[in-house]
Amino acid sequence: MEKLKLLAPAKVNYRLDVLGKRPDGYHELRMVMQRVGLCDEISIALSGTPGIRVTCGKVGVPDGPGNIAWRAADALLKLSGKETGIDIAIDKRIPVAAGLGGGSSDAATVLMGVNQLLGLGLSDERLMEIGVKLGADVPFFIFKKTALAEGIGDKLTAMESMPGLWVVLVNPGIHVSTAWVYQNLILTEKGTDTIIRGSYGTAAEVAGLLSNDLEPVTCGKHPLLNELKEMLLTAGAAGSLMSGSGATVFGIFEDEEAARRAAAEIAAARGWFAVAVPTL
Ligand SMILES: C[C@](O)(CO)[C@H](O)COP(=O)(O)OP(=O)(O)OC[C@H]1O[C@@H](n2ccc(N)nc2=O)[C@H](O)[C@@H]1O
Ligand SMILES: Nc1ncnc2c1ncn2[C@@H]1O[C@H](COP(=O)(O)OP(=O)(O)OP(=O)(O)O)[C@@H](O)[C@H]1O
Repeated sequence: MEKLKLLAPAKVNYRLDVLGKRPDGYHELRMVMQRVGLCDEISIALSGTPGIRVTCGKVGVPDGPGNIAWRAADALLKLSGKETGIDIAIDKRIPVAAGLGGGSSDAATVLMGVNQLLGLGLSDERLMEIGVKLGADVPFFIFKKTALAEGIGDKLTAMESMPGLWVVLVNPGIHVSTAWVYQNLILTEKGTDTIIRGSYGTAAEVAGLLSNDLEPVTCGKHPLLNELKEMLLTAGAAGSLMSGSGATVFGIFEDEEAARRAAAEIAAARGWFAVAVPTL
């Protein structure tokens, strides 16, 4: 039986503006989302034994139907009407509940992989419609380009031009519930007149874009994250920010060596998860 091995990358949010709350509880957003080269490895194989099996073996990530990758495979299998079985193994490299979109990326990768393996021929637009029902971040990972994301995060426009940068991701092992962060956000009447351009040329220009309305909520509960942002700046980052709902904090660098040095220093000093990865 045919088998695929795929990489599911993480993301960071260069910008996350919350514009308002919708009647269904979701928030209207304006974000700039960037994929980075820290990836889960996913194997997907068709099997003669009906049913979907997902194994991950990472603490905090459920096997079976509790896994968003299982739900992604289930959605496509039901739509296809086929009787085949699907075996999915996830080698989890992306920190969990960390604001890096790991679960959403796994789901997007499984949608694309199962579409291919079952020969369904569904367009990316159709996969994004299916994906948004699994999680607001899923369509972005099917889009596969640095994006301005609006609506609940699913209305995507490609950025015209973005610099290739090095991103240092630091996660102090704090798990954050995205739902909790949105529930505890205090919406303020703030101007939304900051113009987000289609093109940015340097790390310094991207640093001017960095802002995240969810930061005060997560950093209020975990003040250590402010210290982490400072450490990244001291280590030479052009800018630093919390990603998504946190708790991962990232710094942007133009220079690979400087990024690798910063990650090694922070990992050695505090024993935290710290890696330097390129933007994709
Ligand atoms: C924080 C981000 O990662 C930024 O990219 C996303 O906004 C969250 O994306 P996600 O984890 O894929 O989101 P979902 O799994 O759909 O929702 C998780 C929780 O976040 C809340 N949520 C999510 C997206 C959004 N635009 N408004 C929200 O209020 C939902 O009410 C839900 O309680
Ligand atoms: N494949 C998966 N990978 C990671 N977490 C998963 C997966 N499937 C289910 N989960 C559950 O989803 C929760 C959120 O995980 P995830 O790593 O996607 O959060 P996140 O990185 O904060 O996402 P986001 O940036 O979209 O808010 C975890 O607590 C975990 O139990």
